[in-house]
Amino acid sequence: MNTRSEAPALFRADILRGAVVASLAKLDPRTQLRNPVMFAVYLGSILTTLLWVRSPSGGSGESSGFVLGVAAWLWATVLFANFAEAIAEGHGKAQAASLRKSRTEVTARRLTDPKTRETADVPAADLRVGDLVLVRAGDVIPADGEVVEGVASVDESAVTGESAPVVRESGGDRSSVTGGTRIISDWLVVRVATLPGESFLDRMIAMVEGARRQKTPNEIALAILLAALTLVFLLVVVTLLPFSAYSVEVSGAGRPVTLTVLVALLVCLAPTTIGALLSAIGIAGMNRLGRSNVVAMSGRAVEAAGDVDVLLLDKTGTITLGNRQATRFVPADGVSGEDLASAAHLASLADETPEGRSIAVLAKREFGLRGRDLEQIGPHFVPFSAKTRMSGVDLDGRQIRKGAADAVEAHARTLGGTFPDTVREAVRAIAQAGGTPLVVSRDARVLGVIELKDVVKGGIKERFAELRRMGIKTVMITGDNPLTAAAIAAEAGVDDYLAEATPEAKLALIREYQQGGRLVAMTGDGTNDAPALAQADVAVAMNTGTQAAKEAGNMVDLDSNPTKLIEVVHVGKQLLMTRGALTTFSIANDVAKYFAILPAAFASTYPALKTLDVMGLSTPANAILAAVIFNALVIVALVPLALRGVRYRPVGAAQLLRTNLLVYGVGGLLVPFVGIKAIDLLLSLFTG
Ligand SMILES: Nc1ncnc2c1ncn2[C@@H]1O[C@H](COP(=O)(O)OP(=O)(O)OP(=O)(O)O)[C@@H](O)[C@H]1O
Ligand SMILES: [K+]
Ligand SMILES: [Mg+2]
Repeated sequence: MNTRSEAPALFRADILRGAVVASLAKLDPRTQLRNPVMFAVYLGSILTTLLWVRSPSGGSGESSGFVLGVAAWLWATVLFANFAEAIAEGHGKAQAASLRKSRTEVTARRLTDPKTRETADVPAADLRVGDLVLVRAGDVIPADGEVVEGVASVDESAVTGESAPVVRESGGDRSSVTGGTRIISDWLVVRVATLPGESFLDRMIAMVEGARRQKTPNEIALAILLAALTLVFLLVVVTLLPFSAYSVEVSGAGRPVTLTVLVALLVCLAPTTIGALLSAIGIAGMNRLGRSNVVAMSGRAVEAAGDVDVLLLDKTGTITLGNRQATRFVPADGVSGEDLASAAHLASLADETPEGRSIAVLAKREFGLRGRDLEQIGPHFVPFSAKTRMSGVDLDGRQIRKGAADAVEAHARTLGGTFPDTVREAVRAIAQAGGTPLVVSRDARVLGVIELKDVVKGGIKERFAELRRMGIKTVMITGDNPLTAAAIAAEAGVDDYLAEATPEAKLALIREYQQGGRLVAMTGDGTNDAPALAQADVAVAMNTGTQAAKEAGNMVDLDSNPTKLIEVVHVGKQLLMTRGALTTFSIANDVAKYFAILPAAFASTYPALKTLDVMGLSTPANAILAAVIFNALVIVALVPLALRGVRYRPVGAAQLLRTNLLVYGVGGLLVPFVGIKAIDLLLSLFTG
């Protein structure tokens, strides 16, 4: 069961209480200065308060109740904006608190002598990068690291909320462990990869708490635009003052506009709705992502996710389950099964990958072959690399290799050998069925094929279909041969694939898409995926993956689900759409307020403006106050939308834009007329 994916109630009592306190703390001018639009309102609140204090009885012909009313509602506007941000942060803090519970003080068994396995107990805080620690069943893993020895099942529920244990082992792509998780069986030797305080869990906590949140480029651009708009309105409003005084002098009629009215005018015209909610929208996006068990290391990545159009996935372990098991030996003509198995076994003795281990297991099961005493012969092991796509051993002057068919064929040919047709046929048959064929050779002679079986993850085809509906192309990239790739691609339902891909080829493919103006997302888990992950715009590393992959990505999926990108894209699109919708609403809203406030402010000076007063508001003072109150209340009314996000459906971008413009643009124009009129009616009840 996934404990953290459920959306918490939007307004939990404890979060609300915390947010109220935080709203007051955020009145600190240094905090206010970070948001220029709201800073203008903040200054307006101070100014009108001073005006009221200096002359409560109304020096300029205004009633003191009016000045006080404007001042009070301007303060409310500032507090509502603070509250919106605080409540979004509160949700993040609640997530962080549940993570923090899993961070306990542990004692680590540091290996003082890796040969004899001697250990010394040290506090986890004293561990350094590169230290080797021994962790046994029941122990909490003291730090993030890479498994260098052993296989164990690990309970990662502290981090993932997922109670089913996962296997962690040295070698392959499941070799990284997270500090704070617990080993439930067997043991591991772990090489420490991060300093205390900088662990994955620490970074996750900082991220969801918002401590490391930085404004994204889009957010900064929008904030600058909003600040510029506010400045323009400020200039307009400031020039109105001498203007109004001059007209009164010339015509001898009416009263010059007051400072209080000008401040109210500025606040109503400025894009305060979006200004107040902008930061909450961003934080809420990160929180939503956290609830789908994805930790984003930057807000920028979340935003980019909203615009992704290509998704690259690696095959093994991402689209397939990834523990490729050797299931069969297929010897070449004139080679005995035992001879093939024996060579394959030798070539796998030092191969710590899951593939290598499974070959040793199969050889033992089928032919009773066991670990051999090779020390006196002095073997030279050739480890597997994604570049050579082979591994093996040089032993007794003989070269034994196993690996991808084309790689072993090229290797055998350089030694003067040939590639038997029967082997070619076996390779083809295994690949066509979606398996991975590994060809075995001894010197120039090709001995046969090992079949590795892998299983496509359940339900993946439907998920790729959904990505297609969202307009995202899925491309599988794999080091495996084209036939296997084609078989798995068809079974999984990806749009395209790239086979025999080296790490450089993966990187080149991403660059190619990016040069074509596409935003590329990539999910991966292997060390050989790291360069590609670093290059991708949105890079989701599997939590089960290697440390290198997690460092290179800008998001980590705690559930290690390669199709999690669907949720990530949802959240990203929702974030962009919510921001767009509320900006549209905010600006449309402000336009409507002209009609309420301009006639009221200037009708006595410019009677022609009276024609703008379509609402028939009770008195000029009430009209202005109603506009200010409406302006403040609209922020509170939109907090739930800012936190929850507007609804996203997988339809074309153009249609979405049209619908949103209609709903939030036209809605934004109409709502103030109703709202301001209603507030004015209420006010006129009190003022008689
Ligand atoms: N331990 C190994 N020893 C020898 N050859 C191997 C070993 N593991 C894999 N291979 C061969 O090398 C190829 C490339 O491996 P690599 O890990 O780069 O890609 P992959 O796991 O097949 O695909 P993906 O990129 O989707 O993970 C494999 O398809 C296989 O033929
Ligand atoms: K406004
Ligand atoms: Mg791989």
